[in-house]
Amino acid sequence: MILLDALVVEWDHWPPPKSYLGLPLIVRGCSIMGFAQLVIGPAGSGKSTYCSSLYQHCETVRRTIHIVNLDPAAENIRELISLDDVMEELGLGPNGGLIYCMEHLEENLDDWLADELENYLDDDYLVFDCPGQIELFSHVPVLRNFVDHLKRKNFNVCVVYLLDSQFMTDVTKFISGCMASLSAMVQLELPHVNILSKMDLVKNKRDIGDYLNPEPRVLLSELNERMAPQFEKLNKALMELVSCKAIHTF
Ligand SMILES: Nc1nc2c(ncn2[C@@H]2O[C@H](COP(=O)(O)OP(=O)(O)OP(=O)(O)O)[C@@H](O)[C@H]2O)c(=O)[nH]1
Repeated sequence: MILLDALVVEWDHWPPPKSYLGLPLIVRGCSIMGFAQLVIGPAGSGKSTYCSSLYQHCETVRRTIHIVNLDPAAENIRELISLDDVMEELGLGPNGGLIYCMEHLEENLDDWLADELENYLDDDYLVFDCPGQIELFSHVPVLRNFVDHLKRKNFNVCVVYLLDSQFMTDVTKFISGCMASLSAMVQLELPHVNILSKMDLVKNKRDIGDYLNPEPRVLLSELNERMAPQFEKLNKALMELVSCKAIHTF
């Protein structure tokens, strides 16, 4: 058995071989990783549709990916906890019930994730279709802890944030979408790609063009025109924040 500590080896394909010269190869501190995509975004933004399109595309190009639905009403989670049971037994509404289920998932994450990951190979690509409750990627730490678990299991994780293009109809909505996405970026601290969904429903693509290559000064004056003068300072601060962090990701 070869134990490699300091040797840097470049492979021209992934995954690297599991054996070398006929011997099992163990690279210390650098075990073979899996890859995961966390698909998040507001309710109804098109996460599940994106996941199924991605799945079909990968099938066409003969790449294997696995979709794991983290919605407590979905099959992957139902064995652990069911949203309907929680709502009935605890008298919670759908939103409170979902947060309860996600917190329960968090408490059982080690066991549940270990069981789930047993279904997959080391170098599989997993796509997690997350529920749309904004709390999950703004201030409730469930998804952050979930990501940390995946990382501890040597997964490389990235975020795909879906935003409904119908949302991008004026500057105030653009700022709101950027802030929600920025909040997820700050909370999760992962490589992050923003995707505008439902573009087929946008009749005039030019209406959205301003937000794809935003000019902060133009947007700021538009914002100031729409709002009372006492918001000017806040508008300026918001625009600075958005232009230095999130604007380039749309
Ligand atoms: N026209 C159009 N409709 C879309 C597109 N993507 C999603 N939809 C529709 O938007 C609705 C919501 O899509 P979903 O994929 O269920 O959205 P979601 O983000 O998974 O929803 P939640 O899981 O409830 O948060 C469905 O009726 C979809 O058919 C798209 O690209 N174009």
